[in-house]
Amino acid sequence: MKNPFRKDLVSRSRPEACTVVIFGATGDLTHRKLVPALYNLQVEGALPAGVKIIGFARRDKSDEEFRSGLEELNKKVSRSGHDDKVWADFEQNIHYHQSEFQDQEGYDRLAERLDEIDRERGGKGNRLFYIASAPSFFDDVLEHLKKAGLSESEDSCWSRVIVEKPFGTDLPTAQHLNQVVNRTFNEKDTYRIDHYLGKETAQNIMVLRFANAIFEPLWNNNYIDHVQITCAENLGMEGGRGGYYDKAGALRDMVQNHLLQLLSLVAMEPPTDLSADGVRDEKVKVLRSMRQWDTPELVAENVVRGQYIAGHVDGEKVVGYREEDRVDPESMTESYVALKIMIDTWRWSEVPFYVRMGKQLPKKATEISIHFKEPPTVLFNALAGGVPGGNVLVIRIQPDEGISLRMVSKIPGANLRLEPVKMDFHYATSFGKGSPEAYERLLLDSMAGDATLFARRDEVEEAWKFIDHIENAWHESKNPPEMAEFVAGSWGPKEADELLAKSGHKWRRL
Ligand SMILES: NC(=O)C1=CN([C@@H]2O[C@H](COP(=O)(O)OP(=O)(O)OC[C@H]3O[C@@H](n4cnc5c(N)ncnc54)[C@H](OP(=O)(O)O)[C@@H]3O)[C@@H](O)[C@H]2O)C=CC1
Ligand SMILES: O=C1O[C@H](COP(=O)(O)O)[C@@H](O)[C@H](O)[C@H]1O
Repeated sequence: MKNPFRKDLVSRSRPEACTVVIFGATGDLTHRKLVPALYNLQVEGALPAGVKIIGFARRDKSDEEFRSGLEELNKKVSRSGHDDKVWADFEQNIHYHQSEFQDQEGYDRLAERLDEIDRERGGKGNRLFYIASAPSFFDDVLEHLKKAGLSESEDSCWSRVIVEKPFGTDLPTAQHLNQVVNRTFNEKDTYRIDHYLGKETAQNIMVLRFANAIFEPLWNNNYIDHVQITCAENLGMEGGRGGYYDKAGALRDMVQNHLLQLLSLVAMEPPTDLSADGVRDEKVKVLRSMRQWDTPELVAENVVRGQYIAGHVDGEKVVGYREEDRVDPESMTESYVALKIMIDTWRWSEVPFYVRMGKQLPKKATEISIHFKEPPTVLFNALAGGVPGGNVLVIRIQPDEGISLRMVSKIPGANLRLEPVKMDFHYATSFGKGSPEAYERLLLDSMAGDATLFARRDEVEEAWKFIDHIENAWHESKNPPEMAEFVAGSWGPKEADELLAKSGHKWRRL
Protein backbone atom coordinates (compact mmCIF):
# COMPACT_ATOMS: atom_id res chain seq x y z
CA MET A 1 0.00 0.00 0.00
CA LYS A 2 1.28 3.47 -0.80
CA ASN A 3 2.29 5.59 2.12
CA PRO A 4 0.15 8.75 1.83
CA PHE A 5 2.43 10.71 4.15
CA ARG A 6 5.49 10.58 1.91
CA LYS A 7 4.01 12.19 -1.20
CA ASP A 8 5.24 15.66 -0.37
CA LEU A 9 8.77 14.34 -0.01
CA VAL A 10 9.06 13.05 -3.55
CA SER A 11 7.27 15.86 -5.36
CA ARG A 12 9.89 18.08 -6.98
CA SER A 13 9.87 21.85 -7.05
CA ARG A 14 9.69 23.48 -10.46
CA PRO A 15 12.66 25.35 -11.90
CA GLU A 16 12.06 29.10 -11.71
CA ALA A 17 13.01 31.87 -14.11
CA CYS A 18 16.22 33.65 -13.19
CA THR A 19 19.23 35.47 -14.57
CA VAL A 20 22.22 33.13 -14.79
CA VAL A 21 25.53 34.96 -14.40
CA ILE A 22 28.50 32.84 -15.49
CA PHE A 23 31.90 33.89 -14.15
CA GLY A 24 34.53 32.64 -16.60
CA ALA A 25 32.20 32.92 -19.57
CA THR A 26 34.87 32.94 -22.26
CA GLY A 27 36.29 29.66 -20.92
CA ASP A 28 36.13 26.05 -22.00
CA LEU A 29 33.54 24.88 -19.47
CA THR A 30 31.06 27.58 -20.47
CA HIS A 31 31.48 26.89 -24.18
CA ARG A 32 31.56 23.10 -24.10
CA LYS A 33 29.18 22.31 -21.27
CA LEU A 34 27.17 25.11 -19.67
CA VAL A 35 25.75 26.98 -22.64
CA PRO A 36 25.07 23.79 -24.66
CA ALA A 37 23.26 22.43 -21.58
CA LEU A 38 21.08 25.56 -21.36
CA TYR A 39 20.49 25.39 -25.11
CA ASN A 40 19.39 21.75 -24.91
CA LEU A 41 17.00 22.61 -22.09
CA GLN A 42 15.56 25.28 -24.35
CA VAL A 43 15.19 22.75 -27.20
CA GLU A 44 13.33 20.40 -24.88
CA GLY A 45 11.12 23.17 -23.56
CA ALA A 46 12.48 22.57 -20.06
CA LEU A 47 14.14 25.94 -19.56
CA PRO A 48 11.80 28.24 -17.64
CA ALA A 49 10.56 31.15 -19.74
CA GLY A 50 12.44 34.34 -18.95
CA VAL A 51 15.86 32.86 -18.21
CA LYS A 52 18.60 35.34 -19.12
CA ILE A 53 22.31 34.60 -19.30
CA ILE A 54 25.08 37.07 -18.56
CA GLY A 55 28.64 36.01 -19.29
CA PHE A 56 31.23 37.66 -17.04
CA ALA A 57 34.89 37.54 -18.08
CA ARG A 58 37.98 39.64 -18.60
CA ARG A 59 38.31 39.92 -22.37
CA ASP A 60 36.70 42.78 -24.20
CA LYS A 61 33.80 41.45 -26.31
CA SER A 62 30.53 42.68 -27.68
CA ASP A 63 27.33 40.70 -27.10
CA GLU A 64 27.48 39.65 -30.77
CA GLU A 65 31.06 38.40 -30.54
CA PHE A 66 30.26 36.49 -27.38
CA ARG A 67 27.16 34.91 -28.89
CA SER A 68 28.87 33.87 -32.10
CA GLY A 69 31.72 32.18 -30.17
CA LEU A 70 29.15 30.25 -28.16
CA GLU A 71 27.18 29.33 -31.26
CA GLU A 72 30.27 28.03 -33.02
CA LEU A 73 30.94 25.57 -30.21
CA ASN A 74 27.31 24.69 -29.69
CA LYS A 75 27.22 23.51 -33.31
CA LYS A 76 30.03 21.10 -32.53
CA VAL A 77 28.99 19.72 -29.16
CA SER A 78 25.25 20.07 -28.60
CA ARG A 79 23.75 16.61 -28.08
CA SER A 80 20.54 17.59 -29.84
CA GLY A 81 22.28 19.19 -32.81
CA HIS A 82 21.98 22.89 -33.61
CA ASP A 83 18.80 24.48 -34.87
CA ASP A 84 19.38 28.01 -36.24
CA LYS A 85 15.90 29.15 -35.33
CA VAL A 86 15.99 27.86 -31.75
CA TRP A 87 19.44 29.36 -31.35
CA ALA A 88 18.29 32.73 -32.68
CA ASP A 89 15.58 32.89 -29.98
CA PHE A 90 17.91 31.53 -27.32
CA GLU A 91 20.76 33.97 -28.00
CA GLN A 92 18.50 37.00 -27.62
CA ASN A 93 18.76 36.33 -23.89
CA ILE A 94 22.57 36.09 -23.79
CA HIS A 95 24.69 39.12 -22.89
CA TYR A 96 28.32 39.77 -22.13
CA HIS A 97 29.70 41.69 -19.15
CA GLN A 98 33.38 42.59 -19.23
CA SER A 99 35.21 42.88 -15.91
CA GLU A 100 38.17 41.62 -13.93
CA PHE A 101 37.20 39.25 -11.11
CA GLN A 102 39.09 41.48 -8.65
CA ASP A 103 37.43 44.70 -9.69
CA GLN A 104 34.56 45.78 -7.38
CA GLU A 105 33.38 48.35 -9.86
CA GLY A 106 32.63 45.52 -12.33
CA TYR A 107 30.31 43.88 -9.78
CA ASP A 108 28.59 47.17 -9.03
CA ARG A 109 27.94 47.57 -12.76
CA LEU A 110 26.67 43.99 -12.78
CA ALA A 111 24.25 44.82 -9.96
CA GLU A 112 22.91 47.78 -11.96
CA ARG A 113 22.53 45.57 -15.01
CA LEU A 114 20.62 42.97 -13.05
CA ASP A 115 18.34 45.70 -11.65
CA GLU A 116 17.71 46.87 -15.21
CA ILE A 117 16.71 43.34 -16.24
CA ASP A 118 14.43 43.19 -13.22
CA ARG A 119 12.80 46.49 -14.17
CA GLU A 120 12.16 45.17 -17.69
CA ARG A 121 10.64 42.06 -16.11
CA GLY A 122 8.44 44.20 -13.90
CA GLY A 123 9.82 43.17 -10.51
CA LYS A 124 12.81 41.79 -8.61
CA GLY A 125 14.01 38.51 -10.12
CA ASN A 126 16.01 35.46 -9.08
CA ARG A 127 19.77 35.28 -9.63
CA LEU A 128 21.93 32.23 -10.21
CA PHE A 129 25.68 32.88 -10.05
CA TYR A 130 27.85 30.16 -11.59
CA ILE A 131 31.56 30.35 -10.75
CA ALA A 132 33.14 28.59 -13.73
CA SER A 133 36.73 29.72 -13.46
CA ALA A 134 39.96 28.63 -11.79
CA PRO A 135 39.59 27.96 -8.04
CA SER A 136 42.09 30.70 -7.22
CA PHE A 137 39.29 33.17 -8.09
CA PHE A 138 36.47 31.59 -6.08
CA ASP A 139 37.10 33.74 -2.97
CA ASP A 140 37.32 36.96 -4.98
CA VAL A 141 34.08 36.40 -6.83
CA LEU A 142 32.18 35.41 -3.68
CA GLU A 143 33.41 38.37 -1.62
CA HIS A 144 32.76 40.90 -4.39
CA LEU A 145 29.26 39.55 -4.97
CA LYS A 146 28.53 40.11 -1.30
CA LYS A 147 29.94 43.64 -1.35
CA ALA A 148 27.77 44.43 -4.36
CA GLY A 149 24.75 43.30 -2.34
CA LEU A 150 24.07 40.41 -4.70
CA SER A 151 24.36 37.41 -2.40
CA GLU A 152 21.30 37.74 -0.16
CA SER A 153 18.10 35.86 -0.91
CA GLU A 154 14.92 37.76 -0.15
CA ASP A 155 11.43 36.54 0.65
CA SER A 156 10.20 37.00 -2.89
CA CYS A 157 13.31 36.02 -4.83
CA TRP A 158 16.48 34.05 -4.39
CA SER A 159 20.17 34.47 -4.99
CA ARG A 160 22.11 31.21 -5.37
CA VAL A 161 25.67 30.29 -6.17
CA ILE A 162 27.05 27.25 -7.99
CA VAL A 163 30.70 26.57 -7.23
CA GLU A 164 32.71 24.47 -9.67
CA LYS A 165 35.29 21.91 -8.78
CA PRO A 166 37.91 21.54 -7.48
CA PHE A 167 36.43 22.52 -4.13
CA GLY A 168 39.78 23.11 -2.44
CA THR A 169 42.99 21.17 -2.90
CA ASP A 170 43.02 19.63 0.59
CA LEU A 171 41.03 19.78 3.83
CA PRO A 172 42.30 23.19 5.04
CA THR A 173 41.69 24.89 1.68
CA ALA A 174 38.24 23.30 1.40
CA GLN A 175 37.42 24.44 4.95
CA HIS A 176 38.60 27.93 4.09
CA LEU A 177 36.49 28.00 0.95
CA ASN A 178 33.50 26.73 2.89
CA GLN A 179 33.95 29.58 5.36
CA VAL A 180 34.05 32.11 2.54
CA VAL A 181 31.01 30.57 0.88
CA ASN A 182 29.10 30.51 4.14
CA ARG A 183 29.86 34.11 5.04
CA THR A 184 28.77 35.29 1.62
CA PHE A 185 25.83 33.00 0.74
CA ASN A 186 23.40 30.95 2.83
CA GLU A 187 24.30 27.25 2.87
CA LYS A 188 20.85 26.52 1.46
CA ASP A 189 21.71 28.74 -1.52
CA THR A 190 25.09 27.08 -2.12
CA TYR A 191 25.43 24.41 -4.81
CA ARG A 192 28.81 22.61 -4.90
CA ILE A 193 28.73 20.94 -8.26
CA ASP A 194 29.86 17.39 -8.88
CA HIS A 195 28.81 16.64 -12.42
CA TYR A 196 28.92 12.86 -11.83
CA LEU A 197 25.87 13.21 -9.59
CA GLY A 198 24.00 14.70 -12.54
CA LYS A 199 24.63 11.68 -14.74
CA GLU A 200 21.45 9.65 -15.29
CA THR A 201 23.11 6.41 -14.30
CA ALA A 202 24.41 7.85 -11.04
CA GLN A 203 20.90 9.05 -10.22
CA ASN A 204 19.60 5.59 -11.03
CA ILE A 205 21.73 3.93 -8.34
CA MET A 206 19.25 4.91 -5.63
CA VAL A 207 16.32 3.84 -7.79
CA LEU A 208 17.91 0.48 -8.55
CA ARG A 209 18.56 -0.11 -4.88
CA PHE A 210 15.43 1.23 -3.27
CA ALA A 211 12.69 0.87 -5.90
CA ASN A 212 13.38 -2.83 -6.49
CA ALA A 213 12.73 -5.37 -3.79
CA ILE A 214 15.22 -7.95 -5.03
CA PHE A 215 18.54 -6.18 -4.54
CA GLU A 216 18.39 -4.52 -1.14
CA PRO A 217 18.09 -7.74 0.91
CA LEU A 218 21.34 -8.89 -0.70
CA TRP A 219 23.08 -5.52 -0.51
CA ASN A 220 25.39 -6.26 2.42
CA ASN A 221 28.36 -8.28 3.58
CA ASN A 222 26.35 -11.50 3.77
CA TYR A 223 26.01 -11.65 0.00
CA ILE A 224 28.41 -9.15 -1.52
CA ASP A 225 32.03 -10.20 -1.77
CA HIS A 226 33.46 -6.93 -3.01
CA VAL A 227 32.69 -3.87 -5.13
CA GLN A 228 34.73 -2.31 -7.94
CA ILE A 229 34.47 1.23 -9.27
CA THR A 230 36.47 1.93 -12.43
CA CYS A 231 36.82 5.20 -14.27
CA ALA A 232 38.97 4.77 -17.36
CA GLU A 233 39.85 7.54 -19.79
CA ASN A 234 41.57 7.23 -23.15
CA LEU A 235 42.84 10.81 -23.09
CA GLY A 236 46.00 12.34 -21.69
CA MET A 237 46.73 16.01 -21.08
CA GLU A 238 45.06 17.44 -24.19
CA GLY A 239 43.88 21.04 -24.37
CA GLY A 240 46.65 22.42 -22.16
CA ARG A 241 45.33 20.58 -19.09
CA GLY A 242 48.80 19.44 -18.00
CA GLY A 243 49.42 22.59 -15.95
CA TYR A 244 46.34 22.08 -13.79
CA TYR A 245 46.55 18.30 -13.72
CA ASP A 246 50.17 18.08 -12.66
CA LYS A 247 49.26 19.99 -9.49
CA ALA A 248 46.19 17.86 -8.86
CA GLY A 249 46.65 14.23 -9.95
CA ALA A 250 44.09 11.47 -10.35
CA LEU A 251 43.31 11.18 -6.64
CA ARG A 252 42.35 14.83 -6.19
CA ASP A 253 40.92 15.33 -9.67
CA MET A 254 38.53 12.38 -9.76
CA VAL A 255 38.55 10.25 -6.60
CA GLN A 256 38.00 12.95 -3.95
CA ASN A 257 34.83 14.07 -5.66
CA HIS A 258 33.24 11.99 -8.44
CA LEU A 259 34.29 8.49 -7.42
CA LEU A 260 33.71 8.90 -3.68
CA GLN A 261 30.28 10.29 -4.52
CA LEU A 262 29.52 7.16 -6.55
CA LEU A 263 30.82 5.00 -3.73
CA SER A 264 28.62 6.75 -1.20
CA LEU A 265 25.53 6.18 -3.38
CA VAL A 266 26.34 2.47 -3.58
CA ALA A 267 27.08 2.10 0.12
CA MET A 268 24.58 4.45 1.81
CA GLU A 269 21.67 3.33 3.97
CA PRO A 270 18.16 4.04 2.66
CA PRO A 271 17.41 7.69 3.40
CA THR A 272 14.29 8.47 5.40
CA ASP A 273 13.07 10.70 2.55
CA LEU A 274 14.29 12.08 -0.76
CA SER A 275 14.98 15.59 0.47
CA ALA A 276 18.45 16.98 -0.20
CA ASP A 277 19.47 16.59 3.43
CA GLY A 278 17.78 13.21 3.78
CA VAL A 279 20.01 11.81 1.03
CA ARG A 280 23.14 13.74 1.95
CA ASP A 281 22.87 12.74 5.62
CA GLU A 282 23.22 9.11 4.54
CA LYS A 283 26.00 9.72 2.05
CA VAL A 284 28.12 11.59 4.54
CA LYS A 285 27.85 8.70 7.01
CA VAL A 286 29.53 6.46 4.43
CA LEU A 287 32.36 8.94 3.91
CA ARG A 288 32.77 9.24 7.66
CA SER A 289 32.98 5.45 8.00
CA MET A 290 35.82 4.97 5.53
CA ARG A 291 38.80 3.42 7.28
CA GLN A 292 41.59 5.99 7.21
CA TRP A 293 44.88 5.00 5.56
CA ASP A 294 46.72 7.34 7.86
CA THR A 295 50.28 6.01 7.83
CA PRO A 296 52.68 5.61 4.89
CA GLU A 297 52.63 1.84 5.55
CA LEU A 298 48.84 1.67 5.26
CA VAL A 299 48.98 3.79 2.12
CA ALA A 300 51.65 1.53 0.60
CA GLU A 301 49.50 -1.50 1.41
CA ASN A 302 46.18 -0.15 0.13
CA VAL A 303 46.89 2.43 -2.55
CA VAL A 304 48.78 2.23 -5.85
CA ARG A 305 49.79 5.31 -7.79
CA GLY A 306 51.12 5.26 -11.32
CA GLN A 307 52.08 7.18 -14.42
CA TYR A 308 51.84 6.13 -18.06
CA ILE A 309 54.90 5.91 -20.20
CA ALA A 310 54.80 6.27 -24.00
CA GLY A 311 52.55 3.80 -25.76
CA HIS A 312 49.55 3.55 -28.09
CA VAL A 313 45.95 4.52 -27.36
CA ASP A 314 43.24 3.90 -29.97
CA GLY A 315 45.99 3.01 -32.42
CA GLU A 316 47.70 6.39 -31.98
CA LYS A 317 51.18 6.83 -30.58
CA VAL A 318 51.10 8.88 -27.35
CA VAL A 319 53.83 10.34 -25.16
CA GLY A 320 54.41 9.41 -21.55
CA TYR A 321 52.90 11.47 -18.73
CA ARG A 322 56.20 13.20 -17.94
CA GLU A 323 56.61 14.24 -21.58
CA GLU A 324 53.17 15.87 -21.71
CA ASP A 325 52.87 19.62 -22.35
CA ARG A 326 53.08 21.66 -19.09
CA VAL A 327 53.94 18.59 -17.01
CA ASP A 328 57.12 18.59 -14.94
CA PRO A 329 59.59 16.13 -16.55
CA GLU A 330 60.30 14.82 -13.05
CA SER A 331 56.72 14.92 -11.95
CA MET A 332 55.63 12.79 -9.00
CA THR A 333 51.95 13.34 -9.78
CA GLU A 334 49.86 10.26 -10.43
CA SER A 335 47.88 9.94 -13.65
CA TYR A 336 46.57 6.60 -12.35
CA VAL A 337 45.42 5.52 -8.93
CA ALA A 338 43.94 2.31 -7.56
CA LEU A 339 42.88 1.92 -3.97
CA LYS A 340 41.13 -0.36 -1.58
CA ILE A 341 38.55 1.31 0.64
CA MET A 342 37.03 -0.34 3.70
CA ILE A 343 33.77 1.01 5.07
CA ASP A 344 33.52 0.21 8.74
CA THR A 345 29.78 -0.14 9.13
CA TRP A 346 27.59 -3.06 10.10
CA ARG A 347 26.48 -3.49 6.47
CA TRP A 348 29.92 -3.35 4.86
CA SER A 349 32.21 -4.85 7.43
CA GLU A 350 35.12 -6.56 5.62
CA VAL A 351 33.77 -5.90 2.12
CA PRO A 352 36.50 -4.21 0.07
CA PHE A 353 35.54 -1.41 -2.31
CA TYR A 354 38.22 -1.17 -5.00
CA VAL A 355 38.39 2.13 -6.84
CA ARG A 356 40.63 2.88 -9.84
CA MET A 357 41.00 5.82 -12.17
CA GLY A 358 43.47 6.43 -14.95
CA LYS A 359 44.26 8.57 -17.96
CA GLN A 360 45.51 6.99 -21.23
CA LEU A 361 43.86 3.64 -20.59
CA PRO A 362 42.48 1.61 -23.53
CA LYS A 363 39.01 3.19 -23.55
CA LYS A 364 36.66 5.65 -21.91
CA ALA A 365 34.37 3.82 -19.54
CA THR A 366 33.06 4.31 -16.02
CA GLU A 367 31.32 1.47 -14.24
CA ILE A 368 30.47 0.07 -10.85
CA SER A 369 30.44 -3.70 -10.43
CA ILE A 370 28.94 -5.50 -7.47
CA HIS A 371 30.53 -8.93 -7.08
CA PHE A 372 28.34 -11.34 -5.17
CA LYS A 373 29.68 -14.20 -3.11
CA GLU A 374 29.95 -17.64 -4.69
CA PRO A 375 27.11 -20.11 -4.07
CA PRO A 376 27.83 -23.29 -2.08
CA THR A 377 29.73 -25.63 -4.36
CA VAL A 378 28.18 -28.98 -3.34
CA LEU A 379 26.06 -29.49 -6.45
CA PHE A 380 28.10 -28.44 -9.45
CA ASN A 381 31.64 -28.49 -8.22
CA ALA A 382 32.33 -31.94 -9.65
CA LEU A 383 31.53 -30.74 -13.20
CA ALA A 384 34.39 -30.19 -15.59
CA GLY A 385 35.18 -26.49 -15.20
CA GLY A 386 33.15 -26.21 -11.98
CA VAL A 387 30.90 -23.18 -11.61
CA PRO A 388 32.24 -20.36 -13.84
CA GLY A 389 32.38 -17.45 -11.42
CA GLY A 390 29.59 -15.81 -9.49
CA ASN A 391 26.96 -13.16 -10.03
CA VAL A 392 28.07 -9.69 -10.95
CA LEU A 393 25.77 -6.68 -11.20
CA VAL A 394 27.32 -4.03 -13.41
CA ILE A 395 26.11 -0.43 -13.43
CA ARG A 396 27.52 1.24 -16.54
CA ILE A 397 27.77 4.93 -15.73
CA GLN A 398 29.07 5.73 -19.24
CA PRO A 399 29.12 5.11 -22.14
CA ASP A 400 26.30 2.74 -23.21
CA GLU A 401 24.56 3.60 -19.95
CA GLY A 402 22.77 0.64 -18.45
CA ILE A 403 22.81 -2.26 -16.04
CA SER A 404 23.69 -5.89 -16.56
CA LEU A 405 23.48 -8.94 -14.35
CA ARG A 406 25.82 -11.81 -14.92
CA MET A 407 24.52 -15.20 -13.95
CA VAL A 408 25.37 -18.79 -14.57
CA SER A 409 23.29 -20.84 -16.98
CA LYS A 410 23.18 -24.34 -18.40
CA ILE A 411 24.47 -24.64 -21.94
CA PRO A 412 21.68 -26.26 -23.98
CA GLY A 413 22.38 -29.91 -24.76
CA ALA A 414 22.45 -33.36 -23.29
CA ASN A 415 25.46 -32.68 -21.08
CA LEU A 416 25.36 -30.57 -17.97
CA ARG A 417 27.77 -27.75 -18.70
CA LEU A 418 27.63 -24.25 -17.27
CA GLU A 419 28.43 -20.87 -18.74
CA PRO A 420 27.97 -17.29 -17.57
CA VAL A 421 25.31 -15.25 -19.41
CA LYS A 422 24.21 -11.64 -19.12
CA MET A 423 20.85 -9.94 -18.63
CA ASP A 424 21.40 -6.52 -20.06
CA PHE A 425 19.46 -3.26 -19.87
CA HIS A 426 20.52 -0.35 -22.10
CA TYR A 427 19.03 3.09 -21.49
CA ALA A 428 19.14 3.99 -25.17
CA THR A 429 17.06 1.01 -26.32
CA SER A 430 14.74 0.74 -23.32
CA PHE A 431 13.80 4.41 -23.28
CA GLY A 432 14.39 5.13 -26.99
CA LYS A 433 16.53 8.19 -26.34
CA GLY A 434 19.92 9.21 -25.06
CA SER A 435 20.45 10.58 -21.59
CA PRO A 436 20.59 14.31 -20.99
CA GLU A 437 23.95 15.83 -20.15
CA ALA A 438 24.68 16.00 -16.42
CA TYR A 439 24.89 19.81 -16.49
CA GLU A 440 21.33 20.04 -17.85
CA ARG A 441 19.89 18.29 -14.83
CA LEU A 442 22.09 20.16 -12.37
CA LEU A 443 21.31 23.58 -13.79
CA LEU A 444 17.59 22.84 -13.65
CA ASP A 445 17.88 21.55 -10.08
CA SER A 446 19.64 24.69 -8.95
CA MET A 447 16.84 26.76 -10.53
CA ALA A 448 14.37 24.58 -8.65
CA GLY A 449 16.22 24.94 -5.33
CA ASP A 450 16.94 21.22 -5.13
CA ALA A 451 20.45 20.52 -3.81
CA THR A 452 20.11 16.72 -3.61
CA LEU A 453 22.59 16.17 -6.44
CA PHE A 454 25.13 18.66 -5.09
CA ALA A 455 27.75 18.00 -2.44
CA ARG A 456 27.17 19.37 1.05
CA ARG A 457 29.89 21.05 3.07
CA ASP A 458 30.49 18.07 5.37
CA GLU A 459 30.65 15.59 2.48
CA VAL A 460 33.38 17.59 0.79
CA GLU A 461 35.36 17.89 4.01
CA GLU A 462 35.06 14.19 4.94
CA ALA A 463 36.26 13.23 1.48
CA TRP A 464 39.28 15.54 1.76
CA LYS A 465 40.16 14.11 5.17
CA PHE A 466 40.49 10.64 3.62
CA ILE A 467 42.41 11.91 0.57
CA ASP A 468 44.80 14.10 2.58
CA HIS A 469 46.25 11.11 4.47
CA ILE A 470 47.18 9.52 1.16
CA GLU A 471 48.57 12.72 -0.33
CA ASN A 472 50.62 13.27 2.82
CA ALA A 473 52.10 9.79 2.67
CA TRP A 474 53.03 10.34 -0.97
CA HIS A 475 54.44 13.83 -0.68
CA GLU A 476 55.45 14.42 2.95
CA SER A 477 56.75 11.14 4.33
CA LYS A 478 60.42 10.15 4.41
CA ASN A 479 59.78 6.83 2.68
CA PRO A 480 57.04 7.60 0.22
CA PRO A 481 55.38 4.66 -1.52
CA GLU A 482 56.62 3.94 -5.06
CA MET A 483 55.30 5.46 -8.27
CA ALA A 484 54.36 2.57 -10.57
CA GLU A 485 54.71 2.74 -14.35
CA PHE A 486 52.59 1.31 -17.12
CA VAL A 487 52.50 1.58 -20.88
CA ALA A 488 49.86 4.02 -22.15
CA GLY A 489 47.00 2.06 -23.68
CA SER A 490 47.28 -0.80 -21.17
CA TRP A 491 45.03 -1.30 -18.15
CA GLY A 492 47.38 0.18 -15.57
CA PRO A 493 50.37 -1.04 -13.57
CA LYS A 494 50.83 -4.63 -12.43
CA GLU A 495 50.89 -3.30 -8.85
CA ALA A 496 47.18 -2.52 -9.20
CA ASP A 497 46.52 -6.16 -10.09
CA GLU A 498 48.60 -7.26 -7.13
CA LEU A 499 46.56 -5.01 -4.82
CA LEU A 500 43.48 -7.12 -5.56
CA ALA A 501 45.31 -10.41 -5.85
CA LYS A 502 46.31 -10.11 -2.16
CA SER A 503 42.65 -10.67 -1.29
CA GLY A 504 42.01 -13.21 -4.05
CA HIS A 505 40.31 -10.67 -6.35
CA LYS A 506 40.81 -9.52 -9.92
CA TRP A 507 39.84 -6.34 -11.75
CA ARG A 508 36.86 -6.89 -14.00
CA ARG A 509 37.68 -6.63 -17.70
CA LEU A 510 35.81 -3.74 -19.30
N1 LIG B 1 36.61 22.57 -18.81
C1 LIG B 1 35.99 21.52 -18.32
O1 LIG B 1 35.55 20.59 -19.01
C2 LIG B 1 35.77 21.41 -16.86
C3 LIG B 1 36.11 22.45 -16.01
N2 LIG B 1 35.84 22.37 -14.68
C4 LIG B 1 36.16 23.49 -13.79
O2 LIG B 1 35.56 24.67 -14.28
C5 LIG B 1 36.37 25.79 -14.00
C6 LIG B 1 36.67 26.55 -15.29
O3 LIG B 1 37.37 25.74 -16.17
P1 LIG B 1 37.64 26.15 -17.69
O4 LIG B 1 36.44 26.73 -18.31
O5 LIG B 1 38.24 24.95 -18.32
O6 LIG B 1 38.73 27.30 -17.53
P2 LIG B 1 39.31 28.28 -18.64
O7 LIG B 1 40.72 28.54 -18.30
O8 LIG B 1 39.00 27.79 -20.00
O9 LIG B 1 38.46 29.63 -18.43
C7 LIG B 1 38.75 30.54 -17.43
C8 LIG B 1 37.79 31.71 -17.50
O10 LIG B 1 38.04 32.59 -16.42
C9 LIG B 1 38.20 33.92 -16.92
N3 LIG B 1 39.18 34.67 -16.13
C10 LIG B 1 40.41 34.25 -15.75
N4 LIG B 1 40.99 35.21 -15.00
C11 LIG B 1 40.10 36.23 -14.90
C12 LIG B 1 40.10 37.46 -14.23
N5 LIG B 1 41.14 37.87 -13.50
N6 LIG B 1 39.03 38.24 -14.35
C13 LIG B 1 37.97 37.85 -15.09
N7 LIG B 1 37.90 36.68 -15.73
C14 LIG B 1 38.95 35.89 -15.64
C15 LIG B 1 38.70 33.75 -18.32
O11 LIG B 1 38.40 34.93 -18.99
P3 LIG B 1 39.31 35.52 -20.19
O12 LIG B 1 39.32 34.43 -21.21
O13 LIG B 1 38.54 36.68 -20.61
O14 LIG B 1 40.65 35.78 -19.64
C16 LIG B 1 37.88 32.55 -18.77
O15 LIG B 1 36.61 32.97 -19.11
C17 LIG B 1 37.60 25.24 -13.28
O16 LIG B 1 37.39 25.34 -11.91
C18 LIG B 1 37.64 23.78 -13.72
O17 LIG B 1 38.26 22.98 -12.75
C19 LIG B 1 35.22 21.26 -14.15
C20 LIG B 1 34.87 20.19 -14.92
C21 LIG B 1 35.15 20.16 -16.34
O1 LIG C 1 36.02 16.49 -13.52
C1 LIG C 1 36.64 15.90 -14.38
O2 LIG C 1 35.96 15.04 -15.15
C2 LIG C 1 36.48 14.64 -16.41
C3 LIG C 1 35.70 13.40 -16.80
O3 LIG C 1 34.34 13.70 -16.90
P1 LIG C 1 33.40 12.81 -17.78
O4 LIG C 1 32.05 13.33 -17.51
O5 LIG C 1 33.85 12.97 -19.20
O6 LIG C 1 33.61 11.40 -17.32
C4 LIG C 1 37.96 14.34 -16.34
O7 LIG C 1 38.46 14.08 -17.63
C5 LIG C 1 38.68 15.53 -15.77
O8 LIG C 1 40.06 15.22 -15.61
C6 LIG C 1 38.10 15.91 -14.43
O9 LIG C 1 38.64 17.16 -14.02
